[in-house]
Amino acid sequence: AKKHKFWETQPVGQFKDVGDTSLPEGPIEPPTPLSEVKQEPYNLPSPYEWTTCDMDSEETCNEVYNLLKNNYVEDDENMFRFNYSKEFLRWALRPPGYYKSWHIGVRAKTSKKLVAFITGVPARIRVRDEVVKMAEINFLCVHKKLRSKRLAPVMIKEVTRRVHLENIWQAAYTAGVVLPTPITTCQYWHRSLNPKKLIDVGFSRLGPRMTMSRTIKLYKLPDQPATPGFRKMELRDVPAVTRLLRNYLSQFVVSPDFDENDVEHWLLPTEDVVDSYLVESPKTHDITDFCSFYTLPSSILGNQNYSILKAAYSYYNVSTKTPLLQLMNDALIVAKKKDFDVFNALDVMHNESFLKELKFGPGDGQLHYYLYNYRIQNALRTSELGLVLL
Ligand SMILES: COc1cc([C@H]2SCC(=O)N2c2cccnc2)c(CCCN2CCN(C)CC2)cc1O
Repeated sequence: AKKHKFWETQPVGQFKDVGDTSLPEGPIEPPTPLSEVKQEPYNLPSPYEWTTCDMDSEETCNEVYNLLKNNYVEDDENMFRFNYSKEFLRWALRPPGYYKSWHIGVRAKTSKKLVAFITGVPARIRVRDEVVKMAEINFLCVHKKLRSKRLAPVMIKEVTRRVHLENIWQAAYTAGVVLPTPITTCQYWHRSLNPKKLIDVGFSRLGPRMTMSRTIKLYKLPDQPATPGFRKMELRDVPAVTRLLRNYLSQFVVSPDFDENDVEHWLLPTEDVVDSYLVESPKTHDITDFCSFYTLPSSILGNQNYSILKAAYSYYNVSTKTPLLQLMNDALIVAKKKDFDVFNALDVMHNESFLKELKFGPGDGQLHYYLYNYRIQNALRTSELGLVLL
């Protein structure tokens, strides 16, 4: 198998251990006494130094935004690159109980330029019946000009060290590449909202025997949601949405353990960051269903007519009365109304039940989910995963 020099030294499920039922589910290594956690940062190659990125600072937030805008994840054909907005980054990195020290940058000592970034945010993740305090690790980015200098392993060790200093011993993360060892592997699906633009920029191709006008008609959506009582979520809905979401997520093997503070942060609508809607029964005023999606535009690399693709990503959805198919169609309708070009979803939770029927098409590449220092006996089905990372 491919040599994973770094990951074979880490407390993660190793490929050689897959199927070994003698290894118990749960933490792989016990916590270290805090006095034994390395107190000083790991050594970087001499031209570089650590920096903590204060996302409250307009200037630093700008530096992080530009580093990611120019150097973060691209599609496999290098036609698009994620373009996380500054307000999205502030939202993603400052949830309840966050640690500034987990927003880690690397600067060139001479120019002081930000050349790499990695982050963690605290989260309570339930794995089967255990609620575990974890760090969600994200936004690992090394400037294109500094690739294969082995910076990523030392950045991962440094964020791990800072997480350990807060007495947290597990983490969750995703990657587009296979590392030891995925707890599940998901597929991206895309639903065209603006097929003409998607075809113009090369995201989609005109189907065989299809004309452009036939394609536009195929993806046309009503002007208004179909479900009576479908409305934007408001602050007063937090308690009811928390109850609804906790109940729904309890069916999955791995899912966030959201409380009202978490729901207020992660799911209350924030302009150009996250949108959430619910169904309030017109008769009983009960809140019976919920859907949400986050805003993550992509830069279009090398197209004369367009520079940005507006993408909505399915986040957390709960259906108890309204069929999930109808609820998600209403999500597509409001996303189209808000001028999104495409609506993305992973085949997690119950998403498989609506993807094909709502005209989603499979995307390129997969998303692998990982837990750090926590063994899961057997890989999960994607329908057993109730966790969406940004
Ligand atoms: C072009 O098709 C996809 C593009 C993307 C992403 S990658 C950056 C970007 O801007 N994307 C995008 C563009 C427009 C609309 N939504 C997303 C994805 C998601 C990530 C796919 N990972 C990227 C990294 N490898 C190693 C594995 C696959 C899926 C697509 O099927």
